[in-house]
Formats: sequence, structure tokens, C-alpha cells
Amino acid sequence: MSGGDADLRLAVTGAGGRMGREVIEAAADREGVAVAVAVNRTPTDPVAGVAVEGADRLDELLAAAEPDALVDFTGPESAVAYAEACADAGVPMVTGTTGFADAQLAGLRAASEAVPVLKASNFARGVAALRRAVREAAAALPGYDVELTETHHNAKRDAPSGTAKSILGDVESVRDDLDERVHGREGDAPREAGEIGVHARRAGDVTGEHEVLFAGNRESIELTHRAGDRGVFAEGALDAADWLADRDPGWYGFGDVLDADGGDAGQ
Ligand SMILES: NC(=O)C1=CN([C@@H]2O[C@H](COP(=O)(O)OP(=O)(O)OC[C@H]3O[C@@H](n4cnc5c(N)ncnc54)[C@H](OP(=O)(O)O)[C@@H]3O)[C@@H](O)[C@H]2O)C=CC1
Ligand SMILES: O=C(O)C1=N[C@H](C(=O)O)C[C@H](O)C1
Repeated sequence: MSGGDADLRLAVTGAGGRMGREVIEAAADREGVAVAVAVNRTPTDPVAGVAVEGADRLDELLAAAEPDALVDFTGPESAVAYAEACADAGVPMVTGTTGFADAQLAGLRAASEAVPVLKASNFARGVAALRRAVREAAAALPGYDVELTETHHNAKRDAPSGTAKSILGDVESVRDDLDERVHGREGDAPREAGEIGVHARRAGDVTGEHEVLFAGNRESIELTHRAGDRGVFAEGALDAADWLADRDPGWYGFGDVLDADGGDAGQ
């Protein structure tokens, strides 16, 4: 499928994965959007009528199809390789992949010197709202203990989640007295000043949940986001691709898309 008449022609990597499939299905349901290129590392049957090619053919497929943007949900190593392919082909890249090491992030940033690259740990609009609320609560509750719990399906590889790391960064940007992330506790482990507790649960088919607890001595509040299904991430990624297609080379986040939408993402 070339999607010749579509307003937004996409390439999708990781097309056989949970999120890749979701993106292709969301694109099929959205008017004016077509998937011109879909690749997967492992040979895979067509998804929503879109043929899935081997990822080793990505360079030639990008050159032939010239898509408006590529949407990637894979793994850190492949995301960096695909960013290099995008830079070579002049294709803007949206990536929702998480779990990057610092050196891999530098690889993504290098690609953003040639093409626009938008990276987001979570494409749910509700998570953007959660993060605003967390920053506000952190500022309003100095000295309160903060503990973050995230829950995901039992096949998730990276822990804590990319979203959890983003939220931790939000709290730390407001609370400079919190400087030690404690991943679970065991044994004689009373809470020390400066700690943020981080707890990653993996169970069943949970799509994704993030809960931030602020507790003082006589009161506490919990801020929670629950993703109902992966479609919410796919829709956000398509919004991001649509927005990114016309941008100049550079480094962007989902907050840029939401700000342009009239929201106040502040991410
Ligand atoms: N930002 C957001 O809103 C969201 C982000 N995510 C993130 O997206 C990523 C993918 O999640 P999900 O779809 O659930 O994962 P899946 O395991 O279902 O799919 C991963 C896909 O990436 C491919 N892949 C993985 N590693 C490599 C590699 N080294 N080289 C080439 N291809 C590779 C897999 O290919 P193969 O089939 O051959 O294994 C598969 O197609 C994760 O990092 C996850 O955290 C997930 C949901 C929302
Ligand atoms: O792997 C997932 O499933 C998810 N990953 C993202 C993350 O690591 O934050 C976003 C979402 O929570 C689902």
C-alpha cells in the first residue's frame, strides 16, 4: 500500500509488536492517514491489510516511498538504528520506545540534527495532565514523602517504565531535597530523608498504570493514571506524527504537540 492520496503517509517500525499493530490499526481508522511502509524484524503477516516487510529493507523502502513521518515503538537499539535511517532518508521520526541508555539517547539526538525527532515516554493525553498535577502537588506539599508505583503487563522489558522516569524527573525538578531513587525496599529499611520510592509491578495484561503518592504526617493524596487500552497511545502517536511532519530538524516532545493543540502540556 503506498497511500498515494493520503494527507499523512507513514512508515511504521515494529509493525508486528503490540504497539506497532495498534498504530497501523489506528491509522486505518483515521481519515487521510495511510501506512506506506511497515517493517518488522521478524517476518509477520499483514496487519490491518498492510503488508509488513523485513526491517532489513527499511532504507530502500524509505527511499522509495518517501513517507511524511516514521512511527517507532520497538526497543532502544533498533530505535537508534531507525533514527539513523530516518536521518539518511530525510524522514521525521516519532518514537515512543522507552528504556534508552544515555549513549543511545545521544544517538537519537544526533539524528535530530538532520530531521525532526519527537520522543515521548507516553502518548496518552491523560499522562500529560497527570504530570502537570504531579508538579503542582510537589510544589504545594514541601517536605511530604513521595512514592511512585507503576504497573504493566508481564511482557514489559524495561523497569521502571519510561513514564515513571519522566514523572520522577518532574518531582525532582520541583523538589531539590529529593535526590535518591529507592527501587523497592527489603530488610531493615526505614525511610530516609531525600528518598523517592519507586515500585515496578509486572502482572497479567495490565496496559499501564502510574500512581504517585504524596504523604505528610496526617494526610496523603494519590494521583493515578490508568490506560484503558493501547489505542490511547497510538492515537497520541498519530497526532504527534501529523504535527511533526512539517517541522524543522530538532528535538521535540509530546508537550510541543499538545501546546500547539491549545493545551498547556508544559512538558
Ligand atoms: N510512549 C508510549 O506511549 C508507549 C511506549 N511503549 C514502548 O514501546 C516499546 C514497544 O512496546 P510493545 O509494542 O509493547 O513491545 P512488543 O515487544 O510487543 O514489540 C516490540 C517490537 O519491536 C521489535 N524489536 C524489539 N527489539 C528489536 C531489535 N533489537 N531490533 C529490531 N526490532 C526490535 C519487535 O520485533 P520482533 O517482533 O521481531 O521481536 C517488535 O516488533 C517499548 O519500549 C514500550 O515501553 C509502549 C506503549 C506506549
Ligand atoms: O511498555 C508498555 O506497555 C508501556 N510503556 C511506556 C512506558 O514505559 O512508560 C508507556 C506505557 O505505560 C505503556
